[in-house]
Amino acid sequence: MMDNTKVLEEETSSTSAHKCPWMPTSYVDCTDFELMKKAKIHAAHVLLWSRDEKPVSPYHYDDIELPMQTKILMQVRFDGSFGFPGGFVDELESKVPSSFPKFLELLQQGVCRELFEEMGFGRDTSPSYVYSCHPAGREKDVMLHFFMFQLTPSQMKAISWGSIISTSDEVVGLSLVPLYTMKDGIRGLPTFLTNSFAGNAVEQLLRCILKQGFLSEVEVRKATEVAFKILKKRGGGDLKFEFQSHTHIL
Ligand SMILES: O=c1[nH]cnc2c1ncn2[C@H]1C[C@H](O)[C@@H](COP(=O)(O)OP(=O)(O)O)O1
Repeated sequence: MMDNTKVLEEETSSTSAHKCPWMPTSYVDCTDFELMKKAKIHAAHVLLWSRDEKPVSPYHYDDIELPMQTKILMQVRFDGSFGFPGGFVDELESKVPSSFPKFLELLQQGVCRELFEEMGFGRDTSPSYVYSCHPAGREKDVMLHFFMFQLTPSQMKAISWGSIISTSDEVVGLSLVPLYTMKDGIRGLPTFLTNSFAGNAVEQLLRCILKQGFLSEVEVRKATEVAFKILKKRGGGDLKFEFQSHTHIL
């Protein structure tokens, strides 16, 4: 019989080095398949990215330090928050398979189906698994699983322009993530990080940026620190990167 725990450890070992230990978050990593199986609800989301051969500068500001060679796609959701394509994997609500590879396969299928529903693309893709987590103390309620998938630059272009009028009412826009910090130290990624994010999308974003080496740890850390400062100035709560949609407090 296959040792599921071992498979899971192997799947996730490459990502554990890319945690953001400095980032306060109310989500907890989960690498224990037995624990995962106990969750009532499973949601899976996917980060789509591409890399241009030549750096492309999105704006012609003189002070852009880092041109956008790598593109990461995020959605503006119906509630105004940023997130990744994906959603609940209903098949796993009734029964979770006993083997982790089979479980992963169902998550992958679920994420591809959502990708197609939301962006009219991706039914036959195989996104790679990154990591799973749950809101602190709510491991039995919900598990959030995360995948990533590299697009070719032309696929990215086609999606960015072609699916602006989304097939789904849940998505009201698409955005590329500014993977640079401008000379004032504020505009670019730090400002982007002060938006409202669904679930733990902001942490998923930063983890992937680190895992893929799109930016250095120093750059990411600096950007989060500046984002925290901006939020603090705005009176932004306890500064946890848990930017759920704020509809409940309106
Ligand atoms: O991008 C995301 N990253 C992490 N968690 C997310 C993201 N988007 C939503 N969520 C959370 C919020 C909910 O708890 C679930 C499922 O939400 P959603 O994607 O809106 O699901 P449906 O489209 O309604 O199936 O994940």
